[in-house]
Amino acid sequence: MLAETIAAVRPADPQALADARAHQDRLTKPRGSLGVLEEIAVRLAGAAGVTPPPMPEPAALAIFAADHGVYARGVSPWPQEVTVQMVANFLAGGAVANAFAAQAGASVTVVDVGVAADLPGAPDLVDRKVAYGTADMTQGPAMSADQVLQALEAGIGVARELVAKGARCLITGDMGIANTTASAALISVFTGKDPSEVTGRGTGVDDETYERKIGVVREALRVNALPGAFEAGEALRALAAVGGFEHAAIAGFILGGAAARVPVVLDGVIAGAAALVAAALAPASVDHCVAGHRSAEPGHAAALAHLGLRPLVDLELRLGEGTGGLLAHPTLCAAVRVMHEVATFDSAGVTEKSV
Ligand SMILES: O=C(O)c1ccc[n+]([C@@H]2O[C@H](COP(=O)([O-])O)[C@@H](O)[C@H]2O)c1
Ligand SMILES: Cc1cc2nc[nH]c2cc1C
Repeated sequence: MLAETIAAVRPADPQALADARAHQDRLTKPRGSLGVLEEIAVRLAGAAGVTPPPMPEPAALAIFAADHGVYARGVSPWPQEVTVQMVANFLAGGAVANAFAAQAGASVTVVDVGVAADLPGAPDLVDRKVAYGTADMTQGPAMSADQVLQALEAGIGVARELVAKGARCLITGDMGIANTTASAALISVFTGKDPSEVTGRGTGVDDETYERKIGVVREALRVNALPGAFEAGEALRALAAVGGFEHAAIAGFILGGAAARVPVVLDGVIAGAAALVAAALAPASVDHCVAGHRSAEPGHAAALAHLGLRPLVDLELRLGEGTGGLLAHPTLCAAVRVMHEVATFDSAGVTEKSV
């Protein structure tokens, strides 16, 4: 399933890109006056292979939840059971992601890929549990090669099912106490940046914990023989060594969306780390991604710069769950609607500029 999905990911279509740029310049507005929105609409045309691109709606948010062995190293101020408690909250409709999804008209799918507890009596939960949390990445690989594949394929499967049910935009979401530590480690590996540059305060650690967290990331990279310079072709090993089940599942979700030519809106630092993995496996998958927002985590900006993606929203969010991606969705829709509905200079009889 993974190999087949990777093989199906196509880069942006050059003709659709050229047509979209030309179309933007015929619309009744000064050339370039919609700034980044023009680039985004052109990008979606290239990804879809047609101009104008389909409206990216309805949108579907998938929240991938998992726990992390590295939690034992004291890298998060929150109890680990918050992961499973928030999963219950998503299912009950009580989280910020639910409120933002209602605002954006997006469906919410909650997927257990590795929560360290059971959720009895939760019929709406998509159960793709690989294990009860990863192993501690400072003791060896967080996941086995088999587990990584299982989580990646869970993400691909969820993307396929949502597209089959009619979703025309996929939004990534995550939940997992301690997952900003794993994200920092992945981003350090894939961008070559030092752990001190890409590790952040996550849910809000104090100075002492923050210093320990950087040390933990450094230790995980050393123990797993993942120095700064990353060898191409080692993406799956790196993911297994220092990633989480939700990172693997989100990477699969991105690949699944890209293979189906349905745009994927990335949320925060966890999605950024997962997108680096997806890009290493299938470089053209980046053409199908839109950076929903820029999280306050420093590693996120590093990941987006490496991917060449510009975030649509920058509001100092650091929540996760898909909240930043959901906030970006109406802007994405507006950018594409312009391509469908705005008159051209010819059709509206508006005179073009003279010089
Ligand atoms: O999306 C982000 O950029 C983001 C930044 C900081 C924290 N989070 C969320 O907070 C949790 C991880 O934080 P931590 O401090 O336990 O590593 C996890 O559930 C994430 O969804 C998410
Ligand atoms: C309450 C809470 C909600 C979250 N949502 C995503 N990560 C989270 C972390 C905490 C602690």
